[in-house]
Parts: sequence; structure tokens; C-alpha cells
Amino acid sequence: MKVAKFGGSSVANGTQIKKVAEIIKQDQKRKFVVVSAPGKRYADDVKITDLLIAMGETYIKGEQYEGYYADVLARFKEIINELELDLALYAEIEKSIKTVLTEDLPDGMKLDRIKALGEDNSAKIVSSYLCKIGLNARYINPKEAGIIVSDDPGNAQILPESFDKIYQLRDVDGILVIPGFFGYTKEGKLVTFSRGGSDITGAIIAAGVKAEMYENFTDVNSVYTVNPAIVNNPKEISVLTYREMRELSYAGFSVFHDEALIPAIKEKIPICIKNTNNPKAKGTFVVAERELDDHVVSGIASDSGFVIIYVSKYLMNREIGFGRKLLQILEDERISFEHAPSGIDDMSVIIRERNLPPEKEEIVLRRIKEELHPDTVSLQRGIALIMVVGEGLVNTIGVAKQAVSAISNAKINIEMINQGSSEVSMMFGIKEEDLEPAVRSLYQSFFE
Ligand SMILES: Nc1ncnc2c1ncn2[C@@H]1O[C@H](COP(=O)(O)OP(=O)(O)O)[C@@H](O)[C@H]1O
Ligand SMILES: N[C@@H](CC(=O)OP(=O)(O)O)C(=O)O
Repeated sequence: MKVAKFGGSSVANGTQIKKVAEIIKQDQKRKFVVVSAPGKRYADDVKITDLLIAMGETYIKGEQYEGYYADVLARFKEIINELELDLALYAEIEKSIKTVLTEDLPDGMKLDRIKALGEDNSAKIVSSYLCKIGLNARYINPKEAGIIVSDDPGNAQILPESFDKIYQLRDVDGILVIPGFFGYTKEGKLVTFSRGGSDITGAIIAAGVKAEMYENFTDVNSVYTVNPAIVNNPKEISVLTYREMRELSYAGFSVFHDEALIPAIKEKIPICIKNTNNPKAKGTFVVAERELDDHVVSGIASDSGFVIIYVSKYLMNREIGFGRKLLQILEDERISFEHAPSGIDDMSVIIRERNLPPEKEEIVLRRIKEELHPDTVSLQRGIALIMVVGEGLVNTIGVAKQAVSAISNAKINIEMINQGSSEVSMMFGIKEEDLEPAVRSLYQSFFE
């Protein structure tokens, strides 16, 4: 049995959904189908999830939401018309949106319920279309499927008790179409995963039903060695290990959600990332282990929007509890950190900018000065991170030297270097404006 997840681009309109149906028809093992909300039909289109978020936020603030509401309905109507589905389904979708908008719910709960409308209605459309073309398909709500999550709106985590219930889906007759992106708490409250979270639903279902494969259908032939928005026509990757993919997706390969690796790793489910628009292409396999080849580096990922807090104090290494106290300040202020590389007399903490708004920045810096009495403390915004990833890194001398040379050849100053303790990655912090030339230079050095 396979789980096939179709991303937003694969269900963006009726033409795409017809391709999805063809793919499902081609392989009877594709019993579990997870779908995203309709995504972009063309480069500067807007995803339904973004329309829903804008609609929800304006509605909650008492502002004009009607334009977004009309846009969402128009998108669903276009799909239903193109697929020639019963208009009763459109009426059902319209009702589902009206009901959620007018329900009397706290704001946090309401926004997640609004966001989930994209995936929920997409799953209803896909299952109706599969039935229309003669397949035995049915829509399954995540509550019925057994997806039980933590009560963390917009950032839910799967709870381990989910998996036994999900296993029972194996015995349900037909093709099961499950909306991605959300689950329910033990108390029955709908909560969404973080953005891009339909990949997580697919991985949870794959782990739960112990699928032989988790296929993730998107709009590219494979995972590329570098983001194709930065380098034209980059080399394709045929196979990656779970840890390589996790580091790469964490660091910016948005093609697959980094948290979606965890359930797959748990059950050692092989993942295959494939193209809905070209299903014959082999795609990229993500597996527990792979044979090492000549390429020490598998991929170069990059992401911007980070802050570095740099703290130095002479004899820091002798001061018991210094690092803990520094991180404790962040914990007290409810700020998560990404990395904390340290030296003898200094320590840096890297935080996502969105987690450190200016009002918190002031508190954190003041507390560091007052409580830790450092020699210096500074904060730098506008930082980008580049992650050079490869299983071969651990046993190969000179990769760091080659990477540093590539970055300095592009005349770019490195703000920070961190050899990941996972041993499959090496991280460089640079200024955001230097990101693209640095990545291009690294790509040239390692792949051309
Ligand atoms: N290294 C990479 N390899 C392939 N695609 C990448 C990479 N980095 C970023 N992407 C982007 O990820 C996109 C696919 O992910 P996403 O937009 O989430 O698709 P979906 O609509 O299927 O969920 C690609 O179109 C590509 O622009
Ligand atoms: N629709 C949600 C979840 C998702 O996974 O979407 P996509 O498959 O289009 O990345 C989002 O936009 O965040």
C-alpha cells in the first residue's frame, strides 16, 4: 500500500486534478491519497490558503473580508465547473465556509478552522471526481482517520496515540482521500500544522498504515542540488538519506517539509518526491541509507530571516552555567533558538527573526547585560544561513576549506561557521544581500 500526497500545485485547478486522478488510476497500490488546498495556477497567483488566511484575519478584525471570500468561492467554483461535478458540492462548500465564519469561537480556534477549509474542501472535490470517473473513493476527515495532535494552533504536533487508530484505515474499503494540514486535539478541537504541513499529514498516514512507500507529488521532476530559483537548471538528486533531506528541508528546500521526515523515519518508510506534470520522471528517493558516491556534497540549501546574538566574556569557559543562563533568558521570554555555536570566550545564538520582534529584542539584550555581565553583546539582523549537506562530509577532509574558498572567491564575508553536530552538514552565516552570489559560487565549486 502506498500513500500519495498531492501538493497545492497538483490540485490548483481541474486540469491538474485530472492528472492526479490519472496517477491514482495507474497504480492500485495508491490507496491513501492526501491533498493540499488548491495552490498557485501560475507564478503570481495566490494560494487558497493565503486567501483564507487573509479572509479570516480581516473577518476577525471586523474589516472588509468580502473580496477574499468571493475569491475563495470563485476558485472552488472554477474547479467544480471544470471537472463537471454536481453543483450540490459547490453549495456544500459555500455552506462550510459561511458556517465557520459565523461560528461563535475564540479567534485562535477560528483562524485554524478557516485555514483548514482549503484542504478539507479540496479532499471532497478530489474524492467526488475519483468517484465520477468510476473509482471507489471516499473522503475521510482527519478526526475519523485518527490524526490526534497537540493543542498548538498553527503549529500542531502529532501525538503518538494516533498511529494505532490510523493503522485501522488499512481495512477500510476503497481509495481514501484525506485532507492534509490539520488534525484534532484529544478534546476534538481542529488545529493546523505549520505552513506546508500537508507533507506532514502524508508522512503521518504513511507511518500509521505502515505504507511501503510515501509518494509526494509536486511540480518538479526531482529535488535539485540547489534551489532552482537561485541557480538555473541545477543538477537533480536521485537519492538522499533521511538526515540529508531533513537538514536540506530545514535549511530552505521548501519542496518537502522538514517535520514530515520524522514519522517516515520512525517506520523507515521510503519517500519518493515526484512530478504530477511528469509522473514518468524517476523523482528523488529519500531512504534510511544510501551508497556513497563521488559527490561529497548532496545539496546546498539556504534561507534568510535570521538574527545572531553574539555574547563575549573573557573566561566564559570557566564560568559554570553561563550558556544555560543565556538560553534560560530566551526560554523565559518564550523564544525558540535555532543554533548556538560557541567558542572559548564567546557564544552566538541564532534565532529566526519572526521569533524575536523588536520589543522582545530590547528585553533580551537588557537581561543579558544585567544578568550575565558580558564584555560585549551585539545583535545582527538580516542574516542568511547556507547549509552544505552530504553524508560524505564526515569522512572527507577539505570540504570546509573548499566551501570557505567558494564563498570568499565571491568576495563575501562569512559572519559565522558552524559544523553541524549531525555530521552531515556545515553551516555558514552571511548577510542576506550576499545570499544568492554565495550559493551560486558554492554550487559552481561543488557541482560544476
Ligand atoms: N532544492 C529544491 N529542489 C526542488 N524544488 C525546490 C528546491 N528548493 C525549493 N524548491 C521549490 O519547491 C517547489 C515545490 O514545493 P511546493 O511549492 O511546496 O509544491 P506543492 O505545491 O507541490 O506543495 C518547487 O516548485 C521549487 O520552486
Ligand atoms: N495549504 C497549506 C498546506 C500545504 O502543505 O500546502 P502546499 O502543499 O501547497 O505546500 C499551505 O499552503 O501551507
